[in-house]
Amino acid sequence: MTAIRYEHIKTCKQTGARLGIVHTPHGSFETPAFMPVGTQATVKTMSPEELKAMEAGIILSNTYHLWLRPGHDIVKEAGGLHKFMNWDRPILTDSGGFQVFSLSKFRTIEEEGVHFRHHLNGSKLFLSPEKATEIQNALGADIMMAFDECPPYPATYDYMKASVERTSRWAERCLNAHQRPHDQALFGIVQGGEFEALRKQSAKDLISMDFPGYAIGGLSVGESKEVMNEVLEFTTPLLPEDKPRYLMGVGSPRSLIDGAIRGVDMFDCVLPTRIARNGTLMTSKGRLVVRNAAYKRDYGPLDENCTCYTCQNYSRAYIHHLIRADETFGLRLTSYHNLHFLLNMMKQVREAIRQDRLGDFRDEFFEQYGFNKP
Ligand SMILES: CNc1nc2c(CC[C@H]3O[C@@H](OC)[C@H](O)[C@@H]3OC)c3nc(N)[nH]c(=O)c3cc2[nH]1
Ligand SMILES: [Zn+2]
Repeated sequence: MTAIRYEHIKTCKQTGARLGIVHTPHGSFETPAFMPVGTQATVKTMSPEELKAMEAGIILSNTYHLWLRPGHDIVKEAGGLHKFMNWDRPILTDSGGFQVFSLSKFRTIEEEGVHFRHHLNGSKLFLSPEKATEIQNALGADIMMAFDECPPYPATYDYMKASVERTSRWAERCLNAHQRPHDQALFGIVQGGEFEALRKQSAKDLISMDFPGYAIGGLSVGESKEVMNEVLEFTTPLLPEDKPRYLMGVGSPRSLIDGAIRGVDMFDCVLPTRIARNGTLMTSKGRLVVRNAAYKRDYGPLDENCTCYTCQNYSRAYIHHLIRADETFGLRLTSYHNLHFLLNMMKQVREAIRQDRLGDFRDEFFEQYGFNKP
């Protein structure tokens, strides 16, 4: 019995996007879903109560970072990640593969695993499918990811083919090493870059191992929006309809909507909290940089169409002041708004699917957000 189950509710007649529910041991969440990222066991500056108030259904944490600090053994001794961070809803952890390739230098990839340097103190480290699985079993997230190589972009066909074949062998090793302490669900990660034949090979290999869910990896690594959409168009149909599909590291409002239209169920991205920390806000009229002098005497809300705690209680002038004064409360207010904005946008996406009009919603949203401006 796998720990998670995907319940398909309906498919949008206008676009092919799907409305669903993912059931996990720590509760269920509706899809398409945006998953706030809490890399170091916290969604930066937000409390679990605030995340619940904005209806976050599932959050992420990161294996690579928690392994290095505080150590997965400490999280396990503390009762696991849910207890440690006081979050009793679903959690997903990545396998750490991406951080090895994006954060550390001097790495060498071998069949056994990856040798690399600690990105802070330069000490020698080694991650393998078995090690990444052991760490995630200790953390205890409801959904864990197979250890994969997220290849550099762009990559040659030959490099990508060898990488896909190794990632498939690594996926098998993760399955064999998975102790299922709380019957955690292990997702396979489809690779293959922009090569359709390799995406097909990767999907075929992983589907033969019968994972309870599948991620689409190797995207949001510098490719254009057009390439991402093209890869999604020939990759999501390869995946089983009765399993969740997770597009890793995505993303912006546009990418979430375009991904949902192409059959993706789950998304994660650090963008909303990362840009919030330098005072950039996502609003219904496009981006707003609240630290700009223009807002010094602007006493209205960040976004007059927003119902969030920040927009109900504080003005642009006040938040402008806090950000300029480097006050931590300013980061909390901007993070709260951006997370609420994306979570609320996904609620509107799910409603548009219910009404078979996600294509119309896309056009309206892009117009209002200013995406159609030349
Ligand atoms: C940003 N673009 C992007 N991120 C990506 C991540 C990290 C997400 C993870 O990294 C942290 O955010 C950077 C989050 O903690 C997230 O956790 C799941 C990926 N992870 C794996 N294992 N394989 C991939 O192919 C992959 C591709 C990505 N593209
Ligand atoms: Zn708001």
